[in-house]
Amino acid sequence: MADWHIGVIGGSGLYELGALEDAQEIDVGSAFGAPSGPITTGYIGGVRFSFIARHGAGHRLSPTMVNYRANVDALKRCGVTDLLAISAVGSLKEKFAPGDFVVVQQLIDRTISRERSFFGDGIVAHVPLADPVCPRMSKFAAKAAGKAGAQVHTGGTYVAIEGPQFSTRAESNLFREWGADTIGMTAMPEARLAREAELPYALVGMVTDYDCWREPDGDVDVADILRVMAENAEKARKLIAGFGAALPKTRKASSIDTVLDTAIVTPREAWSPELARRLDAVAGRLVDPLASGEE
Ligand SMILES: CSC[C@H]1O[C@H](OP(=O)(O)O)[C@H](O)[C@@H]1O
Ligand SMILES: Nc1ncnc2[nH]cnc12
Repeated sequence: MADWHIGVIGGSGLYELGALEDAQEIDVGSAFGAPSGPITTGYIGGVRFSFIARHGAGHRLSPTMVNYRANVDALKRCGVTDLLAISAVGSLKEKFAPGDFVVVQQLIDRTISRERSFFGDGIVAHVPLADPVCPRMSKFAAKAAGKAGAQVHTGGTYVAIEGPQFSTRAESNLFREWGADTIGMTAMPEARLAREAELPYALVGMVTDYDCWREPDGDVDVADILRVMAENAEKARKLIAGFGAALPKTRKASSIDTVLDTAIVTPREAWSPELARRLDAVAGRLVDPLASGEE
């Protein structure tokens, strides 16, 4: 049993948390390049939260340019135990209306141009990803979203596109045929990397638009998205504040906390020392003994 420390990744429209007690801006760096910006850490109702704005202050990084590895690595370096990601999403189903919140359950990855693993160059790992989000975190998120006054849908499949352009109508219809419910540009590879970093991950999608499949709505319009996001930002902050209150006092272990135990296929004696050093946070549980010479 341990204390919770919730890492929050804020998406479009959510560039700061506000309401953090003893807030401090920290720069912990990363072994995987530069994170999107500094991390703000502090407390809400006794629970520690650390926040990063996914696209950086002033929304300067496109979905392709976000260094997802550095963001997850930096949050892990801060000591977060779990991740709560907030994203603007387009809706692919009539029932998910702009303004609604969707606690995402499944992901389809259509991104093509992103670093998607911490491993690979001297240490190979294959983590399971059948269920990419943590059911426990998702349950708390759904509860907190409801308390924040949002219309909440639990479950739903998010298709991650590379962007930065929105989809063509043919793509939008194809994703609907696949059974996808929401569309965005950032949850992958974020969820993959969270799993590799042994961080249970939940994703709350804030529906901003109906993408382009719905007649006679026409094209997606960023101005509309930003307007809905602005309307929803306060609810998102309430959700996060309420999230701490929804947590049980102590944190029971999750199977995701130790997922690397059975995922690394490279025998320890063959590990690249250089990559092992870079994994000091992501796989700190496993590489620390290596660094100190204990075995
Ligand atoms: C500004 S609309 C498109 C933008 O919003 C979403 O970002 P995030 O998931 O960080 O909220 C979407 O994925 C695009 O990056
Ligand atoms: N329709 C959409 N497509 C991709 N990403 C989005 N983010 C918000 N709305 C979106």
